Amino acid sequence: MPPAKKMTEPEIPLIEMRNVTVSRNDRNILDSVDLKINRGENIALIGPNGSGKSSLIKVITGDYRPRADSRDMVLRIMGKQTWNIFDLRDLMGIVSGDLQFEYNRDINGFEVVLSGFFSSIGIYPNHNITLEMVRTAYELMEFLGISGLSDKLISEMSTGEARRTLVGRALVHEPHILVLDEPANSLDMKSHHQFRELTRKIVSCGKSIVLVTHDLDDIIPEIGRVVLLKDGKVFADGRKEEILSEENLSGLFGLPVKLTRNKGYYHATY
Ligand SMILES: Nc1ncnc2c1ncn2[C@@H]1O[C@H](COP(=O)(O)OP(=O)(O)OP(=O)(O)O)[C@@H](O)[C@H]1O
Repeated sequence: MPPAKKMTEPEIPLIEMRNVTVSRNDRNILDSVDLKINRGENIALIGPNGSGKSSLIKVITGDYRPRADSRDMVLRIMGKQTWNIFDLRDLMGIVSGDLQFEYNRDINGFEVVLSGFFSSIGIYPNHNITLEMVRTAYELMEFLGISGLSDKLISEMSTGEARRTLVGRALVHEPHILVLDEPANSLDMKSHHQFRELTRKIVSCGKSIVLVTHDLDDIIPEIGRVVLLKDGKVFADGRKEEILSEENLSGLFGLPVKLTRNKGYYHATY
């Protein structure tokens, strides 16, 4: 995988939110959220359905704007308050189940990965594809172990194959941060395992990830920090070992949760 882009000012947080509130239909779907993500951090964002996880990601990607009338509101991405949405997309790579549904056209794995350079769903005649882009896409697919999917149409891939190809798309333009939004949804046991191993490989190259999930099994050992979200608010935030407690998770999900740990992974039962 290409090395992560160099930061000129490493002390600037990747993401800094203070007092971020987002309203829809007269309701706060995010409520006074404080969140700072530093470069090199790997975070799991966990919460029940409807807790605001995707909305928080949409704030980071510029799709949702916080209320400007919130007192002392701060939203900085890489130290900047104002972003062109296309430049913002360059900084991030996003993989989600929704994205997979958008790829309903007949394009092959290589084109899917290449389309990451243009933040588009596929390749179009107006795209200026350089030899460098082609080389990078091939090398990345090799690194991710998905070269065999180059010629396969995404519509004919299994969910696991498509998900790994979308990781290639998300990484090809060397984003600073990789956001995995419920990446293991609909994956069977083996595909889930392959996906986790792939994520570990990416993290080992120094890429920061934000993993959004409601399944503790998705949290790879390399993730050191966990943020719990409930009813649009940060319920708890800190070191994984402290935050992932039966007490916190029971409070978060509203039912008694039993927690087990095995080889750096957590598993919840109820
Ligand atoms: N554009 C919108 N208009 C109205 N309500 C919205 C909008 N986007 C999100 N919401 C509401 O905000 C709340 C949080 O939604 P969000 O999708 O962020 O939750 P989530 O934690 O990602 O849930 P899930 O795990 O089910 O994906 C939900 O009640 C949802 O209905």
